[in-house]
Amino acid sequence: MQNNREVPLREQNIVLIGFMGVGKTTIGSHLARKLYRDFVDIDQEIEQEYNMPTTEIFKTYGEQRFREIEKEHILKLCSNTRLKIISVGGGAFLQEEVKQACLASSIVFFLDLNWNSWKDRLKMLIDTRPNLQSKTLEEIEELFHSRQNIYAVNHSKIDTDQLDAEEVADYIIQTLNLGWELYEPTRGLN
Ligand SMILES: Nc1ncnc2c1ncn2[C@@H]1O[C@H](COP(=O)(O)OP(=O)(O)OP(=O)(O)O)[C@@H](O)[C@H]1O
Ligand SMILES: O=C(O)C1=C[C@@H](O)[C@@H](O)[C@H](O)C1
Ligand SMILES: [Mg+2]
Repeated sequence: MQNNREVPLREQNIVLIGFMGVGKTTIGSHLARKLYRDFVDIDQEIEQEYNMPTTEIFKTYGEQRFREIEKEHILKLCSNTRLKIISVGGGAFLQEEVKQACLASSIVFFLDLNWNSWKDRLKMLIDTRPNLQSKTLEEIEELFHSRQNIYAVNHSKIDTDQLDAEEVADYIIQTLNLGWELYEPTRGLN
């Protein structure tokens, strides 16, 4: 858990990555509450800016435009902010510039989930995730596996299979505390 930005490790933004539906938004909001930090969900920010759901943004402006806006939002946060918990969209790390900016400026947690657990969530996700629509289950599985390589470089990977969202947030906090103490130890009381 080490990166190269000037901002002290304890103040760096925390970025959550992983495939659609692994829990970035849910876990991110628990994490923000527990750490008394602001939570930023990039998909929600873009939806607010366009005043329409992601599915409509994809239909009206296309995925390419969505990716450009997504990149703008993330790069701005990486260069101008600290102490935020940021949930980025499942496809954000497809853009190398986004990936490099997050890795250089923030602590990046990859939320991992195996395919068998993930596919039980598909029904909850399909209406709001355009990149899952008009695909067979086999095609979604292929997308799931092909996306894993964009998440492979991270500062910490969390296996979320056996944990509920709150437990994952607690696990991330434990990991952070270990890393912070290791790289930026607090002084003893005397
Ligand atoms: N650890 C967990 N255990 C069980 N269910 C979970 C867990 N984390 C999230 N969920 C559920 O999975 C669904 C998807 O979660 P969420 O919207 O947080 O995913 P996401 O990673 O933000 O997806 P996207 O990238 O598409 O925005 C929600 O209904 C949420 O309640
Ligand atoms: O993985 C993806 O391609 C996406 C994930 C969502 O978070 C949204 O950013 C959008 O639906 C695209
Ligand atoms: Mg989300």
